[in-house]
Amino acid sequence: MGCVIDGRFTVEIQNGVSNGCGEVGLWNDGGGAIEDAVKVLLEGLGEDVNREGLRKTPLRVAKALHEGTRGYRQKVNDIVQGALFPEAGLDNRVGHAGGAGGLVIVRDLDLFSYCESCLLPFPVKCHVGYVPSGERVVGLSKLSRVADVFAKRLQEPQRLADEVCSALHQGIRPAGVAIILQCSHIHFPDIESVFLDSNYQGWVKILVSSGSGVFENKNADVWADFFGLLKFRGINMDKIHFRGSSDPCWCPSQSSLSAKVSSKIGPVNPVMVTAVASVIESLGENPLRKELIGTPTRFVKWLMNFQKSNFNIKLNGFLCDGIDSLNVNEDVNINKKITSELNIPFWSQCEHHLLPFHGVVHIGYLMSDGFNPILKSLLQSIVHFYGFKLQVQERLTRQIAETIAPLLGGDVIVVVEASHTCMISRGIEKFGSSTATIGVLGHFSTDPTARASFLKSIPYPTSSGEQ
Ligand SMILES: Nc1nc2c(ncn2[C@@H]2O[C@H](COP(=O)(O)OP(=O)(O)OP(=O)(O)O)[C@@H](O)[C@H]2O)c(=O)[nH]1
Ligand SMILES: [Zn+2]
Repeated sequence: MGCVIDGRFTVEIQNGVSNGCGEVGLWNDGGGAIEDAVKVLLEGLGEDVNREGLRKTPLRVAKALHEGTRGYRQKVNDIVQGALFPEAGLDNRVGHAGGAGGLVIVRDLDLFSYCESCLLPFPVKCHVGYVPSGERVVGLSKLSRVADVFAKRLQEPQRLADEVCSALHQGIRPAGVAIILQCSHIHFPDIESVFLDSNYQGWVKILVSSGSGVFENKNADVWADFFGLLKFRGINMDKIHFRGSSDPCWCPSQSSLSAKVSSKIGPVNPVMVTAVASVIESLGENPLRKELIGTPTRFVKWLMNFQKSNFNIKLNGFLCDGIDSLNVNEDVNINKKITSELNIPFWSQCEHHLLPFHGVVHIGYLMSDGFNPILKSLLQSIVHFYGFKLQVQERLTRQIAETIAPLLGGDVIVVVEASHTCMISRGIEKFGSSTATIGVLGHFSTDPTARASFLKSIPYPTSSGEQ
């Protein structure tokens, strides 16, 4: 099982970093071109690029993509060469340890990469193992730094594992290197698929591996040692893709459901597709690289989920036969109890970075005895109407509360819990962080006991998109 890359890699080790087709790629100040392209995309979504919240978005997106693909501009050699330390080993007739033969593993390295098929960031939990040789060990942090060089590019999991494996093998010259990556890709939702597959999970997960030297053979004993030290990390060895096994269709944007549903979106705006191709080029990648050919179209299809749309048109399936004729009891004296709809999944797109934030919405309202709860699918439709927009979480929470309040007698509480890709994959890079916002109207705004009672009913841990 090899992980040698077709020579392309040698160029990266010695002379800088190839930009996917062999030459050294440098950031050619593509920031301005990316800002222009983002303005085209925002206009294609029907947005006003000068409105509050969007004015700096082109610059923020250019910065985020520049940060997110810094790997093209980094040299692996510089990282490893300065951190190889002499370390006595054992005579290998006696045993293995130290700088000769004792397995070394660094586990649970949280990285973020960009999916080359759809340009969405995806989280990677990386586990690196190597067997030292030549009585030399590498600085532990460099294993993560090298992995990050290849993660901070347009990637797909198996190639990422192979490139990290190959770079470490060439840099450290050990007896062998092993890489395990646990990757999660946001589900490629759209308003149809949210209903098509009501119990789908928010994440598409994949486990990939790569090995060199003594790890070349996936049945080698040393893999068993490696897995023996990885237990309890949720790694099901039977599900690991070894290089050469069937390359899974990793990105949901390439799945059949997405193709079926996106055919309903109709043809994508060619000007927006050209703009995304120019972004890829500005990042130093080759838009004609075969894995990137369809990427601009797939990214635009994702973005079109968040175009400005008309409330009535989007909800007309509900407006005509229900929304205004709900039995809402005006009589405030009848005994009311808190009714909840919890864990309604939603996806949205942060308007500051054009990056997804997603999670769950919990809705509570007071309902009189004898009345039926509102249709969950109506609440779901209202949540998705406001979710599938360029948003900020506070506004989303307010809009949902304001829309459902008149339907439910005015006493509502809305809680939104979400993971913000822009806070996890870039900038502060706070893996595992999540944001909760609350909107209250009517009785819930004056009665802390009612609020506490509803908040207590929210299950924990909430499925706020955590992996
Ligand atoms: N209040 C709020 N802020 C958000 C939301 N989504 C993203 N943001 C924030 O938008 C802000 C944009 O700040 P800027 O300083 O203009 O952009 P930036 O340099 O990318 O900021 P950093 O993320 O801190 O690197 C950041 O602090 C984001 O965390 C949201 O839903 N609500
Ligand atoms: Zn993807």
